[in-house]
Amino acid sequence: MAAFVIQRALRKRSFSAIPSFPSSPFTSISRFVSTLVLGEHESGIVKQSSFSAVEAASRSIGEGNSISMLLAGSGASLQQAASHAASSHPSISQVLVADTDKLTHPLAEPWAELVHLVQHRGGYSHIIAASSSFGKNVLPRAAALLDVSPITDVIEISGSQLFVRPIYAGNALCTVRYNGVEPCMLTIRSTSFPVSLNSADSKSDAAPISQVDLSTFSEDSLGKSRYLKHTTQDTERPDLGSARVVVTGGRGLKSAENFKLIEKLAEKLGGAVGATRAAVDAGFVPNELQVGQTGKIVAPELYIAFGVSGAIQHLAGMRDSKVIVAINKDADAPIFQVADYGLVADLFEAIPELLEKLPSKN
Ligand SMILES: Cc1cc2nc3c(=O)[nH]c(=O)nc-3n(C[C@H](O)[C@H](O)[C@H](O)COP(=O)(O)OP(=O)(O)OC[C@H]3O[C@@H](n4cnc5c(N)ncnc54)[C@H](O)[C@@H]3O)c2cc1C
Repeated sequence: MAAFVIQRALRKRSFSAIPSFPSSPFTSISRFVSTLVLGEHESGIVKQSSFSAVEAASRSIGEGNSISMLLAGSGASLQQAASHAASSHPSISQVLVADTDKLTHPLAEPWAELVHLVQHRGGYSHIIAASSSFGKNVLPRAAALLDVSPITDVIEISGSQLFVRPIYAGNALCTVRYNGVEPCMLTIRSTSFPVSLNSADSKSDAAPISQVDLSTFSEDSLGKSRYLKHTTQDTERPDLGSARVVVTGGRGLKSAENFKLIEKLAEKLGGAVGATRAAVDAGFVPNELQVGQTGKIVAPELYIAFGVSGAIQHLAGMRDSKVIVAINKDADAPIFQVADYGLVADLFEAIPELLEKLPSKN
């Protein structure tokens, strides 16, 4: 194997936080009083990213304030998800369940109507969703119905009105003050609000589960979208967004066939597979594996990038990984500037050698 070039680059970005704002006469929210978290679930399990939204709220609310999780769908899997939510995160004080065939599939239009309806009844001070495809689809529509401006991709919350979010593909951080009326609506990056398994698993008293009255939820709420089908990856690999190890391949892999090397290595490490947009555009892998500004945001414990140049748009999706390892045959590739460990090598030699030397998973 070629020689190691070890680089420990400073990955810290420059903060341009705004230390103090003049107080605004329009400010109407003084604290997190009651928060509604939009919950996503699959096969009766609430997604970890929704618990991250709860975590974001719980770090900011004061004693005596409440967090309700809203779940929608139909049938047994919804009821299972409701029980999961009620007995998991200690900060959830109530689970609201909207059980109807109209919401069996998480389409954005009826969901936005649902949020509108629930907000009118509950008068929440804040509404939070994870910055997932679902959250990014639903929250802005619901915000439009409620006539407020949402704040997206929040990575830090300082009180009830100050929010930090990345701009310019993550090269700068912007502190935003919300001066609008209630509710303040946010999407949060789940990688910035990790939920420890212990806190998500330990709850002695389950939160109460209440049904949402849907008598005024009309056929018109369905909007123009229609559910066609749901395809899931037929793989036992962990989810890219929450995996502890991510092995990513770029254009340097050269073909879909060669990309199988990345899959084999990910399998051996028990990790998820990621890809650059160039690899996705070249048809090596489907676009749900894309990491970056226009793909998934990941922050695993270990991120290994093969044949990835390190374009700014790619870094925007992975630079917060705890340890970054880059393998590239070009010693000047920008990825080495963010890498903790770099190897200047031909990936077609490095991966087979790694596969041979790494012990098997079992
Ligand atoms: C609006 C916008 C949004 C974008 N969003 C994203 C995004 O979300 N995610 C994303 O990834 N990109 C995104 N891009 C694209 C981005 O700008 C880059 O084009 C892309 O990330 C490059 O992918 P790459 O590193 O695989 O390819 P390249 O830049 O072509 O790099 C390939 C690398 O492989 C190395 N290599 C080649 N052969 C070998 C070998 N045998 N062994 C070792 N190394 C080898 C080369 O030295 C090179 O560094 C976006 C662009 C725009 C304009």
